[in-house]
Amino acid sequence: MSQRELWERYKKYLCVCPSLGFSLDVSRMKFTEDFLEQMRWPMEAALDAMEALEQGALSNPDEKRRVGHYWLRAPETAPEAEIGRGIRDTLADVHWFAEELHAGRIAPQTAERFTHLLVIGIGGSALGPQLVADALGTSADAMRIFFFDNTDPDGMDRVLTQLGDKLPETLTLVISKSGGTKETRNGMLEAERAYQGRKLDFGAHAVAITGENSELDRYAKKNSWLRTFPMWDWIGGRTSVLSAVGLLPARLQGLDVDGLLSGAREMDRATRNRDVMKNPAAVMALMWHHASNGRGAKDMVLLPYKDRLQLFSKYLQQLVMESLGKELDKDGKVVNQGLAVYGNKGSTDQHAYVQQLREGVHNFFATFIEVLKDREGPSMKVEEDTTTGDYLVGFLLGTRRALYEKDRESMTLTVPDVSARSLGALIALYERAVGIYASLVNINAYHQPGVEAGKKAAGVVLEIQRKLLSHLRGQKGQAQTAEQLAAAVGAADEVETVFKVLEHLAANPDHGVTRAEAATPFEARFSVA
Ligand SMILES: O=P(O)(O)OC[C@H]1O[C@](O)(CO)[C@@H](O)[C@@H]1O
Repeated sequence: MSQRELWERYKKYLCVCPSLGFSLDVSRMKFTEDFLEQMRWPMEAALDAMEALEQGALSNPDEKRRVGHYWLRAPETAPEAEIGRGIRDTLADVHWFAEELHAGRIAPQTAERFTHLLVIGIGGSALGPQLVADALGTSADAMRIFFFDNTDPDGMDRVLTQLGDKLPETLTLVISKSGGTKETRNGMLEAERAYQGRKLDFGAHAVAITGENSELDRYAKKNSWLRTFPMWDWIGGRTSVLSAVGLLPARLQGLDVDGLLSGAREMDRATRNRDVMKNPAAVMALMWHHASNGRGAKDMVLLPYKDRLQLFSKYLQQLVMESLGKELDKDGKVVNQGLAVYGNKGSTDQHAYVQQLREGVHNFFATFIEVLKDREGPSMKVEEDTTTGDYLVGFLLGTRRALYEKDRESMTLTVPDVSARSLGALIALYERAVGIYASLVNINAYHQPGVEAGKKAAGVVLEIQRKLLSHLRGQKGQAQTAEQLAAAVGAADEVETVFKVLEHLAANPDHGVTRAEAATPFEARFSVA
């Protein structure tokens, strides 16, 4: 298509939300009118399903749960008054708690004010807060924010070192919907020990966000933590950023949580539009379907041309892949659905993997995110009549054109700035696009049965480790090979696991396991002195 024809296609299909200064351009996606016609009734059904979801249907049938993240920014739409009240009260509590804390009326044990924030969580209980903090944070924030989002001991040491002397002024926020996630529990215990190491009462510096009566909830109450905020059953982790999970850390940081909510609310309004080509979430879901043949045949590459949106692709990776990556459809048929998401930021990626995008394996479609506002205030000229921001736009448009020339499809989202309102709108847009797409391909977007398998298997590994240690301690000084040890603990078939566990044990000082080298790694002998 010539540049002139593309301009006409751009004008024909541009989907705009004037109140948000937002637009979605799908002119470089090569769908046809026939495709739109073919998708008309499936889309009608998907929008019906979304309406039912918002009205409180059990849209997560496997877990028999309602799906309520849209109510968070419009509590009046919640199906029961009590739910709406809970949302409003929690938001008021978030504001109150942050004000008290900022004013020093809620103060740490030995310092005047809380100045730092350590958030402990994983998956949906970390990614949203991380995205918001990175996208909107500035050096003038009310509190500096840090994260434990893994059970990596060195990762936690790194963060604790950065906190250094500020630990007595640090509020720790432990976030877990289930309240039983091991990575988060481990992070909490490590943080607790760090406070104790400074003779500080952890509870006086800790707040939980969790489901009622979860393990974490009980632990927080038993140890007199400062507060607990609710995480409701009808909110999924990956759509929890506009609940207390994302709002509390953001508000503590001093960010505009009302702006986040209003942007999401406005986008929700736009994405309820039954006029499909004017509904950006519906258009986006259609484009995913078109590009990936409704089967995840192509990956989604996200290219936000803004450093502040760098974590957006990481955030969307969970939102999209945990929602859409499913073995079975709603009728129990094996479909192995999904959409792989990756990306970082432009123009940096131009110097990394864009080479492959243009010339290599043709297995993706791109989403460019354009941000109109360059920075606060004016920019210097790096060349005649050209700023650094002009270059950024130039690279976006240039890369988009270069991909198009090679038949690579792309769509472009444009937002006015990276404000709380724009970020709230982007989050809401993708939440609904995921829900609509899931309906189009007949899967449940709101459960995650696949992640349990890995957790269970990890439990088996740790059980084998406990048996090995108990055996080695009972046979002090006797060095044995992995095969001998596997047989001794009744795990002969699990010898590879035994070998891997022994290698790790011997590499660390914690359990007193040593390794005597042999001719091959597999003949190495392990013992406890
Ligand atoms: O908030 P929780 O219950 O600790 O769960 C954390 C994450 O773990 C998952 O359940 C996957 O294991 C995600 O869906 C969730 O966001």
